[in-house]
Amino acid sequence: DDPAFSPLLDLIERRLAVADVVALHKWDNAQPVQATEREQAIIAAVRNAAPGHGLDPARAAAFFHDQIEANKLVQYARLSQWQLAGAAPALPRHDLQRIIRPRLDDLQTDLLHQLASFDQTRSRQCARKLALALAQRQGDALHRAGMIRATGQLCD
Ligand SMILES: C=C(O[C@@H]1C=C(C(=O)O)C=C[C@H]1O)C(=O)O
Repeated sequence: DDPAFSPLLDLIERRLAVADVVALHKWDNAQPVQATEREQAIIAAVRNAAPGHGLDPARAAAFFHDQIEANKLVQYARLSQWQLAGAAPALPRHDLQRIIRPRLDDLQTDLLHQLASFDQTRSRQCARKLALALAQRQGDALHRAGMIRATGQLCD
C-alpha cells in the first residue's frame, strides 16, 4: 500500500463503485448513461470549490472529468452485460435523483481535499508508482479498467 496514493485511490474507488447502482437505475428506467447537464453542473461546482482547497480550477476539472468518464465506462459495460443476459441482477435499487447523486456529491469535498494533498506531496515517477498502486488493489477487470481511466490525468 503506497501511502502517497491510497487515501485518494480509496475515494476514487468509492465514487466508481456507485456506477453499478447508477446503471441499475438507468436500466430499469430506460434512461441514457450520458447526462450532460449534470456533468456540467459537477464540473462548475468543482471549479468553484477548487481554490478553497488550494487547487487550480483546471486541475480539479480535469480530475473530475476523469471520474465521470470512468463512471460512464463502468455503466456502459454493465448495461452491455445485462443486454446479453437479458436481465439485470436482483440487487437493491436506489433512486438516482434522490439517493445516488447526493451520495456522489457527498464524496466531492473529500476527493478535492485528497487531490490537493496528493498534489502537495507529488513524488517522482508518479506514473510508475500509480500503476503499481493500482495493480495492488482488489477488484474485477471492469473496475480495474475504471480505476485506470479515473486516474488518467493524475500524474500529468
Ligand atoms: C453518474 C451518472 O452518470 C453519468 C456520470 C456522471 C458522474 O460520474 O457524475 C454524471 C452524469 C452522467 O453523464 C449520473 O447520471 O448521475
